[in-house]
Amino acid sequence: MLEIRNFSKTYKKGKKAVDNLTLTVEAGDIYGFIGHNGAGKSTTIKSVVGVLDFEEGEILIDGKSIRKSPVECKKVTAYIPDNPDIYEHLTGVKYLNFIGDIYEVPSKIRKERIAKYGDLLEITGSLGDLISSYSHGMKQKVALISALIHQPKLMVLDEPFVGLDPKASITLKNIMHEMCGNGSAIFFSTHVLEVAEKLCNKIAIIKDGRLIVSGETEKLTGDESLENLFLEVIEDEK
Ligand SMILES: Nc1ncnc2c1ncn2[C@@H]1O[C@H](COP(=O)(O)OP(=O)(O)OP(=O)(O)O)[C@@H](O)[C@H]1O
Repeated sequence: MLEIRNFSKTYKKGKKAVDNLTLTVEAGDIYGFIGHNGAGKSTTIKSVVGVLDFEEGEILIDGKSIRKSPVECKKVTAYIPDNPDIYEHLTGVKYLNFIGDIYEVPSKIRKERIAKYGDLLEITGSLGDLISSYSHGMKQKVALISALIHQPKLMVLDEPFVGLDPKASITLKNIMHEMCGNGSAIFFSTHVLEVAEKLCNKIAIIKDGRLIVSGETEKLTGDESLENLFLEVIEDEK
């Protein structure tokens, strides 16, 4: 569903933020992307979803290049950034309908999904209010519903659990399982290793822009915790 091949990114006037990264996220995967601050996670994620341009390597979504066929790729992808700066002057429900229009989600299905995910995330009662009045977590919930409204084949999230209350975190994990059970793929960055260990069937660890390990979580961790594995591989690479 997502293939990142020999991807490198250098910012203008900067060092190489990501260096020759290759990884594959398959349908049904919940894939965790782990690394220290400044490791290159957001750079990779923004390039995957077509927000950042890049010169080296190739990124394919559902077999299509994000550079050559950005619209086709974006039609099947949802992206939830770490800071959901969504239209402040709209109400939650107007924003969700706006996204529903863009993705051409029929009105009946749209209403059902807004009701389902609004209730699950306990935000239905506030959807008539202006987004400018929302807390960070409430904006995140609306951003999540806007992703779920069009049932993306690939959902990409940057630090999705930061700012969500415990119940919403559990709901999000359940939604992720449900999506992947229906054949979608999820790729997300996180610093919370306990969450990655329990939730992700696959993980990748990146350090200073380079991939250190990747693969099935259980095979990589063995009898250890992901925390121990992370510390070991980070130390080994010094
Ligand atoms: N717009 C930018 N211009 C120049 N350098 C940048 C820019 N954005 C990120 N970088 C650099 O690229 C490297 C990777 O940053 P990135 O934001 O991808 O890391 P990250 O793994 O997402 O970090 P964090 O966990 O702190 O969010 C860092 O060295 C950072 O300073």
